[in-house]
Amino acid sequence: MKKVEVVAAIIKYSEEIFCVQRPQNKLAYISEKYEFPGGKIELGETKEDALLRELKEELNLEPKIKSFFLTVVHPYPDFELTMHSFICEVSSKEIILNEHIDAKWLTVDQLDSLDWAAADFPIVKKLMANG
Ligand SMILES: Nc1nc2c([nH]c(=O)n2[C@H]2C[C@H](O)[C@@H](COP(=O)(O)OP(=O)(O)OP(=O)(O)O)O2)c(=O)[nH]1
Repeated sequence: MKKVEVVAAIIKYSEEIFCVQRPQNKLAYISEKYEFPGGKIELGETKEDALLRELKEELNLEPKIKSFFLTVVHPYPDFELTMHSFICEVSSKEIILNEHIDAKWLTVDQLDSLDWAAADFPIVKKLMANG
């Protein structure tokens, strides 16, 4: 099966986490799902390089990467996704969306109110468990 490796940012401001909604996609299981911003690692990039590049492209954002959080391996019908997530911090809640169709700042206990991509469930679960 095809393998895709991505990085994703859990962006925090005080007690809130930034959640973004993907645009429509031919793959129904990721179409209009909520996710943590990020994207595919390109050849020769470190995970941190890829994350900073994607956040700049998608959100005009240059956050501070604070720590590694969790790696998830999830089998989607068309590919196997490996997603590395990192805790990041920003100094303002005003974020521009270049690609996503919606965004929400939520506290951890509100995270399960969104329609997440399936690969994100373990990350959401761990965030909610850690409080
Ligand atoms: N960034 C991100 N991608 C996720 C999450 N959950 C999840 O299933 N994915 C999947 C959706 C996509 O199949 C893949 C990320 O690909 P992408 O299309 O966002 O990456 P990219 O920006 O490099 O895109 P492209 O240049 O190939 O169009 O990972 C998540 O929380 N964050």
